[in-house]
Amino acid sequence: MSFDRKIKIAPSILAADFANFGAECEAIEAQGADWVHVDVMDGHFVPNITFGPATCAAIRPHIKGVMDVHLMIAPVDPYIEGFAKAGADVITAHAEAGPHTHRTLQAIRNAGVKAGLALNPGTPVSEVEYHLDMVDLICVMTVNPGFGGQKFIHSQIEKVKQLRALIGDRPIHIEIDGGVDPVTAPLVAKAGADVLVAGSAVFKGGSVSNPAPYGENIRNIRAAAEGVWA
Ligand SMILES: O=C(CO)[C@H](O)[C@H](O)COP(=O)(O)O
Ligand SMILES: [Fe+2]
Repeated sequence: MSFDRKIKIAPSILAADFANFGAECEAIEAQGADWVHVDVMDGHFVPNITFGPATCAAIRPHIKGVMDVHLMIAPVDPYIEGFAKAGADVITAHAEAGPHTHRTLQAIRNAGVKAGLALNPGTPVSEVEYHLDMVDLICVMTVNPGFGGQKFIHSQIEKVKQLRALIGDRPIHIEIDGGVDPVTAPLVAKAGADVLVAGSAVFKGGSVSNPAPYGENIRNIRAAAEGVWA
């Protein structure tokens, strides 16, 4: 997985057909997705439950590119190896999931996986200041984690700007997660984000048997984000 700052669209399969993950992953990649974003929720750290490492391992053969695993679980450390073995390319843990964030990031990298750190909307940028040498990606949550289809929280744009300034030239991705669509994508791209997670806005109007809307939705989000630099 090489580093670049081009806009990457990462559809969240939280908005896919849960009975058909394999085919959904193949469909979104065929329609132009750069990464596949996989939301793991435990009903404890967040008020919703999705799935675990076995499901990630099952969908892995259906993803050619990057499998981006977003862990909304606490504790997180006991499960890192399982998600690494399931084939994750990126594992993102939450700064709010426990007191030993540095240890968690070490464990992710020791498992041979790129390390991500997610910040809830109420968590300040200073939380990542002493982790910059330990992270490959910082995920700014632009909704409260737990559910797809929520409204984008605009106060997070300023956080992205602060992060961009803090990161400087370091090879760290800034990922945005929650409420990304063609209207909000340019706002975060302009502020300095490069990975845009989008669930509802990618999957709306399409299905495995009618995947063309996925492609149109992905192209619209990408064009809106890239248009900022035109
Ligand atoms: O982590 C998440 C929620 O906790 C999801 O990745 C996110 O909500 C994507 O869904 P949408 O684009 O519909 O907001
Ligand atoms: Fe997510």
